[in-house]
Amino acid sequence: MQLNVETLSLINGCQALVLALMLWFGTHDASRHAMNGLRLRAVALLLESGGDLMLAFAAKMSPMYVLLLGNTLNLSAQALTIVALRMLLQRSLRWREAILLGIGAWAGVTYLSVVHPNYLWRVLWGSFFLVCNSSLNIAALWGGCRKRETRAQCLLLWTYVLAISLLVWRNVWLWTLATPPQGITAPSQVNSIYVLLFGIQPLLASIGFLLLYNEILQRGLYDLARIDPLTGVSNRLGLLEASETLLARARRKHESIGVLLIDADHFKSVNDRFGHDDGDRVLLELVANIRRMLRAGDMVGRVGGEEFLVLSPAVKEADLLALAERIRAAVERSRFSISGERYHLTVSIGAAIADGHEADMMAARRRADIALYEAKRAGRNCVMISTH
Ligand SMILES: Nc1nc2c(ncn2[C@@H]2O[C@H](COP(=O)(O)OP(=O)(O)OP(=O)(O)O)[C@@H](O)[C@H]2O)c(=O)[nH]1
Repeated sequence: MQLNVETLSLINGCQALVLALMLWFGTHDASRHAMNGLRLRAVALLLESGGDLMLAFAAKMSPMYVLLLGNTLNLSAQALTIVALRMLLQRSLRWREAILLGIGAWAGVTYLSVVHPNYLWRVLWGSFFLVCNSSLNIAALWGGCRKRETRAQCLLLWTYVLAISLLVWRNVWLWTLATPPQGITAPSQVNSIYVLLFGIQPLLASIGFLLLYNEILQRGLYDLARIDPLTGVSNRLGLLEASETLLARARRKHESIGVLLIDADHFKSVNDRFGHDDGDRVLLELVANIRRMLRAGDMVGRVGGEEFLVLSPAVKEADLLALAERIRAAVERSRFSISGERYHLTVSIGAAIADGHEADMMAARRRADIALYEAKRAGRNCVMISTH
């Protein structure tokens, strides 16, 4: 069956137009960077659609006009896609590289059409720059693709690998033909197959972009459910899930987990004296102090108003006490700056050890709670460990 390049281009152009409208109108303001990335991709599809439609009606226009304007539209679409993808992935945008690639491709293609016309070299030149575009996208996706939690990045990466394969295949075919076609609209099998397959790429890439957008929104919801909005540390649910993971590992490795319950002393007086907003700022500084003292692998979460829980895997009692003492002393040393005044905050800490045999962290948490109560009764600003 002989496929006609003009008809295929008309289908591709309409498809890109519909995809552009879907991406633009189907997104809402849930995550600004993700939405901007998707909308920029929609603009790229619109330009791509313009390039395809020009090719579809090439017979009715001046060939030079089709070549120069069509390439401008397609190369601008490629450049915008590079930036749109990086916007979604929250990477540096690389506008400069994207624009330089577009200009390089356009200048070469124009030279090889106007000054020194040579179709095969023109295709080779354009393909080289398209391979560079796709490689930039692959580089942006590479790291994420190796993480298990994002399949969308893998799917997109494979779309660009296929695009590169198609470009290589087209050039090899053209260069090995005895009488290669002298333009993309010239009737030939290589042109038809190339236009057909290249037209599928925007569809696959747009599905990848949408999946990525979906993953970003899901990740946002996941974090929202597990992260305390004021302090940025885990909330109760985040702590519960982390403690289950830590306990399973402790069981496998026959290790124990240290639990610290840290409570700010007389925090009510901070609020009463300076107001709730300044009280919030003190809580942020307190968390920063705790975090600075933790080892890699330790985690901190907020269990209540001014109460924080630290989980420290693979520690013995002496190490846990040393960690608690470091945190207590660091907070005592800090001068919390509130409304221009220096405030002296202290914390009381209850410590307990959970071994891998415990069904969950609740018992250790209760022991740490009792130790914390004893620390408060002993006059505050001290560490107590549960002996049970
Ligand atoms: N600014 C601010 N205050 C909070 C927040 N959550 C709880 N609090 C305050 O923390 C204070 C806790 O008071 P108490 O439970 O009486 O404890 P305390 O004053 O720290 O006294 P001790 O724990 O006995 O040393 C209350 O005033 C709460 O309003 C918060 O998110 N921001």
